[in-house]
Formats: sequence, structure tokens, C-alpha cells
Amino acid sequence: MPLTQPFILNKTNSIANQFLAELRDVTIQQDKYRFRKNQERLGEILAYEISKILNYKSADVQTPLGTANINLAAEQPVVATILRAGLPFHQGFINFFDRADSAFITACRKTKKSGAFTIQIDQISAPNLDGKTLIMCDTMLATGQSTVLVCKEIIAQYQLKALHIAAVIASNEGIAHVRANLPNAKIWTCAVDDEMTSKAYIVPGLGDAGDLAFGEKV
Ligand SMILES: O=P(O)(O)OC[C@H]1O[C@H](OP(=O)(O)OP(=O)(O)O)[C@H](O)[C@@H]1O
Ligand SMILES: O=c1cc[nH]c(=O)[nH]1
Repeated sequence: MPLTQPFILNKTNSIANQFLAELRDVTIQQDKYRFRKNQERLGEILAYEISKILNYKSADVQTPLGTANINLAAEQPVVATILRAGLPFHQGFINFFDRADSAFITACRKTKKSGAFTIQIDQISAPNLDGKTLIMCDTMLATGQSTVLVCKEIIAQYQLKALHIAAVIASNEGIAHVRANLPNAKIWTCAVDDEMTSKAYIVPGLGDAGDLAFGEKV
């Protein structure tokens, strides 16, 4: 598969801009339900966009009055996410890919005194991914280290058919890291931000996605 440009949702104006604005808004994001719901909505929208490039096959559907011919997806992707921040975004994907299996990965940043961090993968709970199209969705693609490490681990275990990486907000650095390390992956995001803090948080970003969705981690 050739290296393609990322799909960036907010390059085109749509109602999705409203969901993204609310996610970023420091006041509105205090409403945890709305914060999760807006991620879910954006997951649904990106799922719809990704669905356009899957393979389809013709099928007949019997209505009460006749037969309708319609193209239906010839395969179901597997939708994966990294716990815990990615859960609401993942929910949006499986709302639309409602026949798809899911995979869940437990991974976290292990920060040293110097501020440098490594990613620790604790568990990958996945169905057999051989021959599957995998959508790895996670709210933030910051350094890209979590996504790349997790995907490399999965690729070492399974022969994927295709790999899609989806994020609500991606940094330029994260996109570059994915493109350098997973050249066959297609990237889908709602927005791209230029900067990061010294602790590798995206600026302007939205803050700590996991804490805002589920409460502060101790
Ligand atoms: O691109 P990276 O630099 O690897 O960072 C991205 C990771 O950060 C977020 O999780 P977070 O650290 O907020 O953890 P949480 O899910 O435990 O809250 C996000 O969901 C990614 O997994
Ligand atoms: O900006 C960021 C980066 C990593 N994790 C977050 O929750 N936010």
C-alpha cells in the first residue's frame, strides 16, 4: 500500500467542528458526559469516512414489496483501542461498525525522573487478527509512541490485511512518527495541532483525555 496523506476531518467545515470545539473548551469539557459523547460522535464520523474505502459486494435485500439491490461491506474491520482514554472514541466506531470485533490494549507511559518516558504494554486482548483490517483508534496521537509500539507488537503477531490509525487530535510529531514507523498505515484524524508541551501533551490539544473522561488518575 503506498504512503498516503492523512485524512483530516476539519479541513472541511461540518457539524464535527462543533463537537471538536466543545471537546477542547476548558469549561464545556468539565461535563464528563458531553466530553465522552463528543468523542463518540467523532468516532462515528471517522468510522463513516473509513467505511467508504472498505471493499463492498452486491447483495439483495427483500423488502415487503420487492427486492432491493445494495452494496454491503464485504468484511468487518476489527476496532482496537488503548485503555483507557480511547474508550469513548472506540464506542463511536463500534456504534457504526456494529458487527465488528474489538481489541483492547493496556498500555501507559512510564515516566523517569528526567521527564523522559517509555511506553509499557501490559496486555493485548484481541481476536485472531490474521487477514483482518485493523482500525486502531485512540483519542490523542501525541508523540505517537503508544500507537506505534502497540501496532508493531500486533504486526509481529498477526498478518494484517490493512491498518488504519484514527485519533481525535494528532500532533505533527505523532503523525511523522507513525509515517516513519508504520508506512503502510493510513492515518485518520479530526484535527492536527503543531505543538507539544515538554511533557508531550498536545498544544492546544484538549488536556488530559483520560482524566477528563473518567476522572483524575492517582
Ligand atoms: O502518542 P503518545 O505520546 O504515546 O500519547 C498518546 C496516549 O496518551 C493518551 O492516553 P493517556 O496518557 O491520557 O492515558 P490514560 O488513557 O491512562 O488516561 C492517549 O489515549 C494515548 O494512549
Ligand atoms: O495531549 C495529550 C497527550 C497525551 N495524553 C493526553 O491525554 N493528552
